[in-house]
Amino acid sequence: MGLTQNYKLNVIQWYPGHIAKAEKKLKEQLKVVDVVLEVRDARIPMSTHHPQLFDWIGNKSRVLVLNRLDMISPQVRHVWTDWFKQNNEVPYYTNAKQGQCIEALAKAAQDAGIELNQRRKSRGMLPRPVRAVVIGFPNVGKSALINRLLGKRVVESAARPGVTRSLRWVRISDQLELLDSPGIIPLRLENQDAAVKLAICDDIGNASYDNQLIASAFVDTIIYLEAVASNLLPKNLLKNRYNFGSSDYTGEAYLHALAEYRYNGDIERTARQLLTDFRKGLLGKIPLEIPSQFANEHQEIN
Ligand SMILES: Nc1nc2c(ncn2[C@@H]2O[C@H](COP(=O)(O)OP(=O)(O)OP(=O)(O)O)[C@@H](O)[C@H]2O)c(=O)[nH]1
Repeated sequence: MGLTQNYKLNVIQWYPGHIAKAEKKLKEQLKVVDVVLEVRDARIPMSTHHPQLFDWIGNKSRVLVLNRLDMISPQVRHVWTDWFKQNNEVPYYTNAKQGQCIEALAKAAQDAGIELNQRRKSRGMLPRPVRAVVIGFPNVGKSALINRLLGKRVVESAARPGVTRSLRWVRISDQLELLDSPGIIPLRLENQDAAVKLAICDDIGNASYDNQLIASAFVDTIIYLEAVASNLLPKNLLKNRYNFGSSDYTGEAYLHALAEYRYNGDIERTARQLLTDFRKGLLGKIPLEIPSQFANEHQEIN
């Protein structure tokens, strides 16, 4: 389990119509797919796992990708790698924006399909390219990753969730074909802690939440992580950016106080600024989830 904090927030729900259609088509396409590349956001690897994914993919090969490598520190990468190892998983970290660690992923996808062609050969059939599908929540970087795998921009990638609206096959090489799919998300976001993190990370549409609540929750998360896992966070990250520290504040109180201090009392503007600065990485490399056993205190708040 990742280290989490319970938010006392009202319900965040987001399920645009195109996602329902895409989910249906995706399930159909899965029948002809050999390998699933599950892409998650490295800042929130637990919250960007779709709870039904394992049911859908059955015993097909799966390659786990934690994208946005540039947004977590090497130390956080290390603790997640150890955690996944304990759970018999090997995560592939990528930075789809800059194109880092892409070859290793392409090889892993291809290797996962080697067995497929061995089976075909034993039945006297000709080898064919491995068919892989890229699955993940909206905005985690699926299209950017495919573009990197291809070495050129063919599928639209944009800084807002919900851009890819249909499924399309792309030939990466003679050995590998990829299916890009729109982000999928559970019909109901039962886990509201996860929903808040998705909102903070811009992984769900912004019409579904209140910026001020989400910015307050973001500051609460930082305060909380600073208390239990300060070794995994940049030091004084709020003070460094805004010249205004968060000691003795709750997230909401900090938002209001920062608005007074820097933004003429404009709380909405302050909330947007905090969220934008985090999303652009201007506050430093901040994980919003870490495995509980790596925190200073071995406690899970739930
Ligand atoms: N910093 C950083 N940004 C990334 C990375 N990968 C993708 N992005 C950016 O994240 C945004 C979303 O990327 P997309 O590739 O469109 O995401 P997607 O998962 O296809 O999104 P949907 O089409 O909504 O499902 C774009 O602005 C990308 O440039 C990464 O590794 N690091």
